[in-house]
Amino acid sequence: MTTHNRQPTTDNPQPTTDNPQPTTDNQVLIKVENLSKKFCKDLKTSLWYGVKDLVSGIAGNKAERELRPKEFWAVKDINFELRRGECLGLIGHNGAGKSTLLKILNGLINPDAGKVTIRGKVGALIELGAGFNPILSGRENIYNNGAVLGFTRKEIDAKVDEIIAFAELEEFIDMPVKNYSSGMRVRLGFAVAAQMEPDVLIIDEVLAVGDLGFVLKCFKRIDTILPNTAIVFVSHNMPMVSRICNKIILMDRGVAKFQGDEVGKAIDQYYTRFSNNNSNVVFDDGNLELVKAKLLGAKNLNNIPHLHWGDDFQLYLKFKINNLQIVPSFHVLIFDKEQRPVAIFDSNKEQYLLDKKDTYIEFNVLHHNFQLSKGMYNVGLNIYKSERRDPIMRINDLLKFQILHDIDVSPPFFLKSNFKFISNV
Ligand SMILES: Nc1ncnc2c1ncn2[C@@H]1O[C@H](COP(=O)(O)OP(=O)(O)OP(=O)(O)O)[C@@H](O)[C@H]1O
Repeated sequence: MTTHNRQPTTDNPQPTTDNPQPTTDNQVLIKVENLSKKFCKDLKTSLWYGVKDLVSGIAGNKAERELRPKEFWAVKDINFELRRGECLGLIGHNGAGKSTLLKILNGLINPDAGKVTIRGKVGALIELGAGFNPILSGRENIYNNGAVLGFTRKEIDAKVDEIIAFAELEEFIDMPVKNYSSGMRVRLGFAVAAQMEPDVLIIDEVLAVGDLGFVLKCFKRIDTILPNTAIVFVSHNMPMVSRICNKIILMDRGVAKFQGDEVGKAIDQYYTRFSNNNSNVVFDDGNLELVKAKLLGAKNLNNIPHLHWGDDFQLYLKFKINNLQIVPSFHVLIFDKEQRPVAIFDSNKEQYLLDKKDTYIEFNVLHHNFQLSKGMYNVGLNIYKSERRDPIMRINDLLKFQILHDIDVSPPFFLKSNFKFISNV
């Protein structure tokens, strides 16, 4: 955990001062201009470039903006500004450059080009255990980190009990941090970073290590401090991102592929990257054969059926019967982009006898005025001999479909409802 008021520039990417300045309310607290950082894929070559740069007096290859063999941009031309009350979500696939960008913001690594200006006190929770001295106790580490954040001993004294209580580490606070579990370290790290009320808070994926109770507590705390803080939040947890972020950057191989305040749109693009079109038969006892599955009334775009919000959902299913005497029990499930089930359609409980001559059965699953919010969904199918017993077939990703709507929202349902003004008493 570090704090600094740094202004690394293209010419001299170094922190300029360690004294946090008082900030005004509407001031930009984080300003990032054309920030770039490159790495080398091969350690030997990287060391060789380092020696060459040192000899020529050009630390970090500043004169050469081009990549040398085996180098790549981990972060390329990133620009943004953040004020108090704004929370920027940094999302993207593994290796997209999110943590590298955070580490530059926190002064852990220097950029190769560009400028970062941060005003005020910076609290950061970046790498698990980073900033802690493992041989010191939790309490001693609170004082160390508080001092690094720019607080006086008196100010830390006033906060220390709150921090320990928030981290729920009363029993273990005098134990060396090296004996803490990973969850305990995150608790302590977040408690120090957030309870000291920093102007800027930088949080990496580490929160994922905490148990659900603590994560919920952290988000409650973030809600409390957000009006007075600028937050940068890296996560792969899109529901969390959509809950707390009001600005977003979708990173892809170091560059900002999407940037702005349309958080839902960025999340949609993020999910699109991971969608595949392969249906997956998990179980099949051979009694039935799926012949056709089709969304009726849907328009096909890029091989994906599209429905508009509020359309009827009509799924047509046709099976060939190999060996069944009664119509089985069908369960159609709809999953959202996070693979959370959002709806289930169960077939009727009545059991119809099958005429031996029947070689095919067809079904229509119909739901009027389907109000799923915009985005991609997939359909799964479970078939049992009777009410959820004796499985016959289970298919994941039977088909995908996309709901179209003008408004991006993250909850799965966007319901049409009447807000009626009652009175102003
Ligand atoms: N010290 C380093 N030396 C060389 N390459 C590095 C170094 N640190 C990071 N990289 C590379 O930079 C790229 C971006 O890594 P980074 O950790 O920023 O990704 P990320 O978006 O945070 O990924 P994840 O979601 O997996 O945490 C990756 O290709 C990674 O291998």
